[in-house]
Amino acid sequence: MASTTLEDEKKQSSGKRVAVVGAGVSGLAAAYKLKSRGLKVTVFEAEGRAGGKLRSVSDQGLIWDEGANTMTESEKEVRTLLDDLGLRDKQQFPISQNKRYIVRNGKPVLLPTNPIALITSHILSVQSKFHIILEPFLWKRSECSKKCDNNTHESVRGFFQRHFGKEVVDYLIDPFVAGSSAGDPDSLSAQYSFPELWNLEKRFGSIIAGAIQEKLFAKREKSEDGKSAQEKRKYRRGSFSFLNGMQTLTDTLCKELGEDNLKLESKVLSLSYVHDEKLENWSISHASKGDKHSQDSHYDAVIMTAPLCNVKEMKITRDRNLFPLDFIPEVRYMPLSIIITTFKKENVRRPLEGFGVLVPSKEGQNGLKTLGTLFSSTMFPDRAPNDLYLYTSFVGGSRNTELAKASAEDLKHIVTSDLRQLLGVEGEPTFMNHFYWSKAFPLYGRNYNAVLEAIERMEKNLPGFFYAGNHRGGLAVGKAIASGCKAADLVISYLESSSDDSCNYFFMTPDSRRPVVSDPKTRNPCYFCFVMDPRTSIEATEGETAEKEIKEDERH
Ligand SMILES: Cc1cc2nc3c(=O)[nH]c(=O)nc-3n(C[C@H](O)[C@H](O)[C@H](O)COP(=O)(O)OP(=O)(O)OC[C@H]3O[C@@H](n4cnc5c(N)ncnc54)[C@H](O)[C@@H]3O)c2cc1C
Ligand SMILES: C=CC1=C(C)c2cc3[nH]c(cc4nc(cc5[nH]c(cc1n2)c(C)c5CCC(=O)O)C(CCC(=O)O)=C4C)c(C)c3C=C
Repeated sequence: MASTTLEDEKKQSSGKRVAVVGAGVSGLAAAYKLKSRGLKVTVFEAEGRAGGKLRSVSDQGLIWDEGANTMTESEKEVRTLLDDLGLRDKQQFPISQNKRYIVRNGKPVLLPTNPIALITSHILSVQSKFHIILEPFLWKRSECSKKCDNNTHESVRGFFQRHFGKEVVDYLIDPFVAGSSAGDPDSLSAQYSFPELWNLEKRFGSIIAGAIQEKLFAKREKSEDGKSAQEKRKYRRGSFSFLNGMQTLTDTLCKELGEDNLKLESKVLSLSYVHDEKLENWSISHASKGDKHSQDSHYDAVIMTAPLCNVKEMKITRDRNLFPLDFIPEVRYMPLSIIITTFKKENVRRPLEGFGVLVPSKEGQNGLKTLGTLFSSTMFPDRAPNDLYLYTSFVGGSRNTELAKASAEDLKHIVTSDLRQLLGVEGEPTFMNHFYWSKAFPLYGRNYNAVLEAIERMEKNLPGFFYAGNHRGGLAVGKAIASGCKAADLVISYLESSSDDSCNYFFMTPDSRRPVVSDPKTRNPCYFCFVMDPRTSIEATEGETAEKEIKEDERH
C-alpha cells in the first residue's frame, strides 16, 4: 500500500462532505482536522454555544472555568493541534503545580510527589507504607496467576486494595478518582479507569515492579534511539490552561472552522444512510431554533461525538430500515456542582500555594462535604484582582448525587464551611457563582465493556459512521481531542477507499481489543492479522504484508 501525501489526501477527499455531531472539544478537533485536509465539514451542536464541557466565563474582573480547568499534552494529537492553531502564546502554566493537597484528619496535607516523600509523609500509617514497600515481593508474576482476580469487572477499590491495602484506597485512590472523574473507587472499573496499571499487573504481577521495569525499558529505548529525552520532549510536561480560560481552545477551533460550518442550536434527531445504485450517503435531520425541523442531505460520513445517552434518543435508519439502538447500555452520569467563590486575601488565614486540595470521602466524618477545591487564582494570578483569592469548589459526583442538586445558597454555605476549616477563610465570600452539570461525566463503571461493544457495533454496521469523544478511551480533554483526531483519520481513510475501490485498506475498528482487519467501506471484518493500533498509523510494509496474506488466503 503506497503512502499518501497530504496533497494526495486533499485531492482524493475534495468535494466530500462530513457531518460532525457535537461541538465539544472532540467534535471541533475532528472537524478542524477534516477541514484542513480539504473536506467540507458541518458541525451540528444542540446548544446555543460551542465548547461542550469547556466553558469559561469572564465577569466582574474575574475569569473562571465551569468545566475543565486544565489539560495536559501527553497525546501527540494535542501537541500538533496547539502548534497548528498557533495557541502556544496563549498557554498558561500554573504556579507551583506540583503542590497538591489531600485532607487527613480535617487538615490539608501536601501530597508526596515521589516514593521517598511518600514514605516520609504523614498521609499514610507505617503499616500502609510497609504494605507499599512489600508489594513487589507479594505480587511476583509467578504468584500472580494464583492471586490475580481475573474478573474483568473488578472495581478500582478491589484492585488497589489487593495490592496496597484499604488505607491507600481511602486516602490516595478515592480522592484521586473524585478529582479526575467525580467517581468513587467502588463504582469505577479498574480495567477501564486504570488501563495501564491493569496491564502492568497482567504482565508483571506487581504494579510497582512493573512500573519500574517499564520506565527502565522506555529509558533504554530512548537512548538506543540516539536522541536525548530533552531533544524528544519539545513540550512542557504538566497541566496548563489558556489566557482567558480553557474555552480559548474551543473558541479558536470555532474561528478556524468558520461560522458557516458550525450550526448552533441544531439538535440532531435522526440520521439515515442510504446505499443504492444512484446514491450512497447520509442525511441528517435536526431541530433548529423555535423547534423547526430541517433536513440536511449528502454527507459522505458522520462523526458522532454526542454523549451516548443522547445518541440513544436518536433515530437511525440504514437503507430505509430502522437501525434499533436498544443494544446501547444505560450509561450512568455523574451530577456535579461547580461553585466559584472569592475572598479578600486578608480574610484567608491559612492560604495554600499550589493546585488545590482534594477531600477523601472518609473526611465526611470531620464535617467536610466538598469533593475538593482548586486554588484557581493562585495557579493563574490573572483570574482575579490582586487583593482576592478565587476558588473553584466541586460538590456531588457519585459520592453525593443529591447534594450536587442543592440550591446555590446551600452550596455557598457548604463551600464556605469547608474553606473555613481547610484554609481559614473568614466571613462570607465577596462573590459567588454556581453552575450545575446534570451529566458532567460518564462513569467508566464495571459494565463499561458493554459501552465499548455498543460503539463498535454501531461503527461496524453503519458505513461511514464513526464515534469519538469522552465515552471512549478517557475523560481528559487531551484524550477527547485524540479521539476526535483519530476518528477524522478514519474518515479520511474511509473516503479514500470509497473514491478508489481498487485500493484495499486494512485497519481495526477503533479501540477494538481484537486485532480485526476490516474493510473500511463495509466494516466487515476480513482477516485476523497483527496487533497494532492503526488509528495512529499504518506502516506501508505491514499493510502490504496484510494485503499479501489476504490475497494468498483468498486463493486457497
Ligand atoms: C466539571 C468538569 C471538570 C473537568 N475537569 C477536567 C480537567 O481538569 N482536565 C481534563 O482534562 N478534563 C476535565 N474534564 C473532562 C473534559 O472536559 C471532557 O471529558 C471533555 O471536554 C469532553 O469533550 P467531548 O467533546 O467528548 O464531549 P462534550 O464536551 O460533552 O461535547 C459533546 C457535545 O455534543 C452536544 N450534543 C449532545 N447531543 C446532541 C445532539 N443530539 N445534536 C447535536 N449536538 C449534541 C453537546 O451539547 C455537547 O456540546 C472536566 C469535565 C467537567 C464536566
Ligand atoms: C488537587 C486539586 C484538584 C481538584 C480539587 C480537582 C478537582 C476535580 N477535577 C475533576 C476532573 C478532572 N481533573 C483532571 C485532572 C487533574 N485534576 C487535578 C487536580 C485536582 N482536580 C490534577 C493535578 C489533574 C491532572 C492534570 C490535568 O489534567 O490538568 C481530569 C483529567 C484526568 C485525566 O485522565 O488526565 C479531569 C477529568 C473533577 C471532577 C474534580 C472534582 C473534584
